Amino acid sequence: MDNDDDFTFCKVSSPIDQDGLETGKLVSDMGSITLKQESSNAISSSSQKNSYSSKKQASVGSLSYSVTDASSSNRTHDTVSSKADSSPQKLSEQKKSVKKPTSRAKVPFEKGYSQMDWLKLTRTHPDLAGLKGQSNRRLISMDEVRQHQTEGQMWTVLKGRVYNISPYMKFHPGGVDILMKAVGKDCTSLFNKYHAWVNFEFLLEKCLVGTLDDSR
Ligand code: HEM
Repeated sequence: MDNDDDFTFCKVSSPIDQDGLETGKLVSDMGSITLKQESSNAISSSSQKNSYSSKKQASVGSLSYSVTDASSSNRTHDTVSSKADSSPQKLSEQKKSVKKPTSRAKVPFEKGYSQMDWLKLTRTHPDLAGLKGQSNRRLISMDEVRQHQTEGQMWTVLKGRVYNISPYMKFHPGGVDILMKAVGKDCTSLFNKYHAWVNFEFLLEKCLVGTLDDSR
């Protein structure tokens, strides 16, 4: 231990310090003191206590140290923790009060029925709408929409447009059963209720049969 660099190391790791405390005990004490330091050992002004100071002074026996709270910078952004007590009991109460998001009702797709598969089909199928040469620019009455509820011809109205959603059924991420509710009806409000953000114009482009004639 004649090396200068080792001197500090020797002092710190000495088994007994000036107060007669064992270093091993000191180390374990420091853990508990870190938790208690706000009420007992921390030297902080009352204003610091209220404003989550990031650095605090404390001492154990003859050792003095500063406690740096790395999470304090985030606390100002976190409205829950900035107001709340950080005791374990309060923390568990906070966890209980955080609402779980409602589970999503997405249905796992069958092999060959992913959104990518749908896009491929729309690019390759010659007549997804089942128009058989008819124009998709004609006006269609609600009565006519109601009449198309059979396999291969399942019509629905979405934002003023009439689509044959029969080929899309098995590709619908929400499942076939729920999409059946749209058949023969105007499904605009249901569609908006579940996913107003979905780009149906793009997805159902090739399923367009016509425009709803709402004058009749
Ligand atoms: C007719 C045109 C429709 C199209 C093109 C369509 C398309 C889609 C798409 C792309 C998704 C996935 C959304 C996402 O991942 O964020 C989806 C999910 C879903 N759709 Fe539809 N949908 C249609 C109609 C409907 C209707 C009428 C209903 C209800 C009656 C419905 C109920 C659902 C549900 C429950 C989901 C799962 C919700 C979720 O992801 O949390 N969809 N649909």
